Amino acid sequence: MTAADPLVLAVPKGRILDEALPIIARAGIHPEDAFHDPKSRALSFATNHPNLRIIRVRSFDVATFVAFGAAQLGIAGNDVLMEFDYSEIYAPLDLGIGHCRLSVAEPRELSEHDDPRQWSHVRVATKYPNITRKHFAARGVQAECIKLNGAMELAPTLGLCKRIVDLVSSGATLKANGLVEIEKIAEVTSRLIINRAAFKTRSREIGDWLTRFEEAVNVTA
Ligand SMILES: Nc1ncnc2c1ncn2[C@@H]1O[C@H](COP(=O)(O)OP(=O)(O)OP(=O)(O)O)[C@@H](O)[C@H]1O
Ligand SMILES: O=P(O)(O)OC[C@H]1O[C@H](OP(=O)(O)OP(=O)(O)O)[C@H](O)[C@@H]1O
Repeated sequence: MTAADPLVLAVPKGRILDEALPIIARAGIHPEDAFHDPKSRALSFATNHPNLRIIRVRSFDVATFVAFGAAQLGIAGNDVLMEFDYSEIYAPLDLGIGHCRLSVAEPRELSEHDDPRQWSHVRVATKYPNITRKHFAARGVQAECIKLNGAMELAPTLGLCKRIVDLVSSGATLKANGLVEIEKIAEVTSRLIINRAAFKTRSREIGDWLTRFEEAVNVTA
């Protein structure tokens, strides 16, 4: 990448995008019309700034694009950042969106007589195997993780395993599947992320974007 190349901002396709768009707009970034067209198959979009493009990728991939310097800026939940723990990502700004928590859950009936302090081994279905293993290892519990990419809440009902680690917001998904939260692992919000090497080589431009995002977030604070 040279200083003449446009910077790339990676945003997640999913639910965060709706909350992120007003912040992006307040930061003065307006993507071309195709970005808002659900029928468009384009993945990379021009903005009103010739030196900034915007790409729309899956939430976990935002972190990967930024860590490898393919995008210099991004928006990602700290669930994703904790799971990868990329040293190349700097996450200076909490955007105050995507509020939820990462929790351990199990069937309500099991929770009535279960004592997590007695566990030495636990089998867990999750999209977050690294966070899960680290969380349990900190208190000497070995976690065996079954990786799923969604619908974790089905795992206990269908006998895949009794516990899950997943995101909880309203708690409605757990409730609808007969599960209860038994431990909170982390609070989650989304952050503005920056590739560290790019921040060194293009500090003025990226610093300007960081300031614009800080101002955009402070408007709502
Ligand atoms: N229920 C929720 N409430 C608030 N924020 C959430 C919730 N679920 C997920 N998030 C946040 O949104 C991010 C993206 O979640 P989402 O569920 O949209 O991903 P997804 O669509 O399952 O991902 P993908 O399809 O890219 O694998 C998460 O990493 C998390 O930070
Ligand atoms: O506590 P709640 O408000 O019910 O929110 C929690 C649900 O939201 C997320 O799933 P999402 O809807 O994004 O689906 P997916 O992860 O299965 O793709 C998360 O994985 C939970 O299933």
